Amino acid sequence: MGQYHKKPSNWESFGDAFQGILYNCKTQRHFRFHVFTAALVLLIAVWLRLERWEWVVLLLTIGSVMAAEAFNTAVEIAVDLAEPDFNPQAGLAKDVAAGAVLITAIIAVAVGVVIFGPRLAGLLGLG
Ligand SMILES: Nc1ncnc2c1ncn2[C@@H]1O[C@H](COP(=O)(O)OP(=O)(O)OP(=O)(O)O)[C@@H](O)[C@H]1O
Repeated sequence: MGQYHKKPSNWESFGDAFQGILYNCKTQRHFRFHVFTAALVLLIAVWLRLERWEWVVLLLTIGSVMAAEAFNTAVEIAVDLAEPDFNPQAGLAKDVAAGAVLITAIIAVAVGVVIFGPRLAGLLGLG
């Protein structure tokens, strides 16, 4: 920890973390997209009365996507701070972080198909 910073209280640390989430919401369109999609999925989950284990999987999946997106933002900020100019290594670091988000998003789609697919097919008379 730098000399410029006094050790924050637990409440201050919580507030700082909340500010980080707010920063993502305000500045990152991908993060806003994930929030919107998560809200939609949760509404559909309530409507379809998911089972307890399905809720657990869904919440873990949503959390992993949002957390990966937040880490991606942190990597972008840190890389821009360390290397404001063009540098293939800086680009690679951002690409790898973005790839992590993509992995969680692909898994989220797969989880959605497994959980919602049979129910929606049943509702549409396809099951
Ligand atoms: N300093 C750099 N040097 C070389 N390439 C870079 C650099 N910064 C970014 N890039 C390349 O440009 C891409 C986009 O970077 P940028 O910082 O604009 O993120 P972004 O696409 O705006 O992300 P998001 O939309 O999630 O905010 C990176 O994935 C990387 O390939």
